[in-house]
Amino acid sequence: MIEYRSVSKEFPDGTRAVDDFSLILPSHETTVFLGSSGCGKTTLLRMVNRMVDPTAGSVLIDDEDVAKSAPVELRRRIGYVMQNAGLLPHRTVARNIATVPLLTGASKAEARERALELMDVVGLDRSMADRYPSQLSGGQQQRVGVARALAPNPNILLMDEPFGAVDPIVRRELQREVIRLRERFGTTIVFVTHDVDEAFALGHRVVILERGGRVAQLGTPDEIMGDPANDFVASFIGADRADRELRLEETPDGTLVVDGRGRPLGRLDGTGAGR
Ligand SMILES: Nc1ncnc2c1ncn2[C@@H]1O[C@H](COP(=O)(O)OP(=O)(O)OP(=O)(O)O)[C@@H](O)[C@H]1O
Repeated sequence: MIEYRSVSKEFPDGTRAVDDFSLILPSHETTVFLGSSGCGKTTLLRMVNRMVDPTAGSVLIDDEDVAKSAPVELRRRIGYVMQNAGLLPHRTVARNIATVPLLTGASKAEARERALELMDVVGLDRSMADRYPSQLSGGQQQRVGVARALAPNPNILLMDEPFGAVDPIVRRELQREVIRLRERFGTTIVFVTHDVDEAFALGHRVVILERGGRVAQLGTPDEIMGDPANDFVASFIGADRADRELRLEETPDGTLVVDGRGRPLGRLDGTGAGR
């Protein structure tokens, strides 16, 4: 269980990114922070592994204040996946995944074996183990990022817009992968996104945030969709919905993916996707 207790964050330049935020995130569930740019999602997420320390209040994991743990220790036991994967370019896929096991004393052989197992878990072919990140597609790099985050067997996985840079088809595959992972390992996931569909696809509970980390609504996707708390929530979850609804169209050249307004996004073989 992760608990935010009256947490605020004011940056040195006076920006108040989070203002008196309190919330309990149950174990083994996926909680999604959803909101538009600048509402404090990333700041809240980073407080869990002390990449950001609150200026007031506290964050607790299983009733223990994270301020009592050294940041390095927290970051080794809490998985963190960010946009663009953040891989080390001069290390192979296997070495990237094995980063934490190697730091915490695994032998090279053990770490490599663990990396290969995790490649299976995230759906990457083992033949890619000795490639460098630049030799992978964006979606494959994100899978490596997820595998690396899983390497220490974390109870908690923090995911900060992890699939923001991949095309809609790969994004859906990766979302399905996240659902499989949490079912398999029971991981507590905190997921940040500004994509409404992604939030509703992944979140057991979704927290819709306004500026300053103010909670506009908290609930299951069904609760929020069925009964938006106010006009802000209604317009946020309704905005451009048609843009995001994807469907498949058969054409003489193959299967085309189009959005709700009929605009082509790409082909199912992966060519030309993305906007
Ligand atoms: N190091 C910093 N110094 C000053 N202000 C910051 C710093 N980091 C974030 N902020 C500000 O705090 C607010 C919240 O930022 P945060 O990154 O948490 O938002 P976000 O909801 O994750 O946005 P995005 O979706 O754009 O990443 C913003 O106004 C941002 O400019």
